Amino acid sequence: MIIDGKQAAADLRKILTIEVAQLKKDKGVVPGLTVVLVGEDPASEVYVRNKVKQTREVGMISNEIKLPNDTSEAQLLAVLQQLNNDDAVHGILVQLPLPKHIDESVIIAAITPNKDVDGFHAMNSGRLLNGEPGALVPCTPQGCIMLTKKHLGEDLSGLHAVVIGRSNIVGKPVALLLLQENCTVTIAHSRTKNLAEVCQQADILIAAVGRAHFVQASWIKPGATIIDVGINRIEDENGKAKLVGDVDFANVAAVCGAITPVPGGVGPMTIACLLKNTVAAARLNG
Ligand SMILES: Nc1nc2c(c(=O)[nH]1)N[C@@H](CN(C=O)c1ccc(C(=O)N[C@@H](CCC(=O)O)C(=O)O)cc1)CN2
Repeated sequence: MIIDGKQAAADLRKILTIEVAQLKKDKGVVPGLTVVLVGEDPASEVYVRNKVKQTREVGMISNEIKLPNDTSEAQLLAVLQQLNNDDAVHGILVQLPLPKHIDESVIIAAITPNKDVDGFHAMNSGRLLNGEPGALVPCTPQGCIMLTKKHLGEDLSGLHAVVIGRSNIVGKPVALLLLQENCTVTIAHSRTKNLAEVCQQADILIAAVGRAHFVQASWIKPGATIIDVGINRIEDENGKAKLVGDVDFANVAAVCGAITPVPGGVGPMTIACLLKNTVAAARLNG
């Protein structure tokens, strides 16, 4: 079975459209998201454009602030301070990656935690770690859990989940969310010994390594649910650019129970969950 992330994202946006209208009617609040893009990375420009478009489509306000590549860290911090103080802005997102001369951790720390719709601020990671209800949870990990439940249903208790990758943005938060779902969780990474054998134990396998076709069919427990977070641009046999995940899709699909495709899997859920977090932030701040 192929888990359709495009459809799941469209379903979530439909629910959010209703919630946004309700929030406006009951509280007079229209959630507002501002996305900040520094530089001209072509992929980032596409993602930001899609974020702004989809935010508006569900009835929210969205603004984009585009800054030149040579923007200094101090200038970016000044922009964030203005947004932190603007009551019409409920959610702030700084598109990553930032140019090399800007320290991402300084920028993330400068966003007011209740407006941090990416869920990357230490306050939100701490809330997630402690299982506190007010946490804004990173979007890609939220999307991974929703897609897993699309196939396995709401109860993931007792299942063994293996996460390959330990980044602050995907690996660590998705492992915490799986733990909240009562899974037994293993976090594997580049230093893990016997990675194939570790993966063979997985009822749920989350691949977030950033290496094209890294996960092999021989690593998969028959019937397992595979969530592919990778977005790798490679050349096909004709030299044409194409997008592939971290999983060797064609061969793994023959062994597993369900798998997310790339494109059309986790990626669309990342943006839909950003809209969900913006509604949550408007409720926190509005
Ligand atoms: N501040 C952030 N920066 C980045 C994040 C993030 O969550 N917050 N994640 C990624 C990029 N990203 C969102 O920003 C993102 C990546 C991919 C997709 C997506 O829908 N991909 C499509 C394919 C699109 C294509 O053809 O290129 C898919 O997988 O179907 C959405 C959002 C890094 N930066």
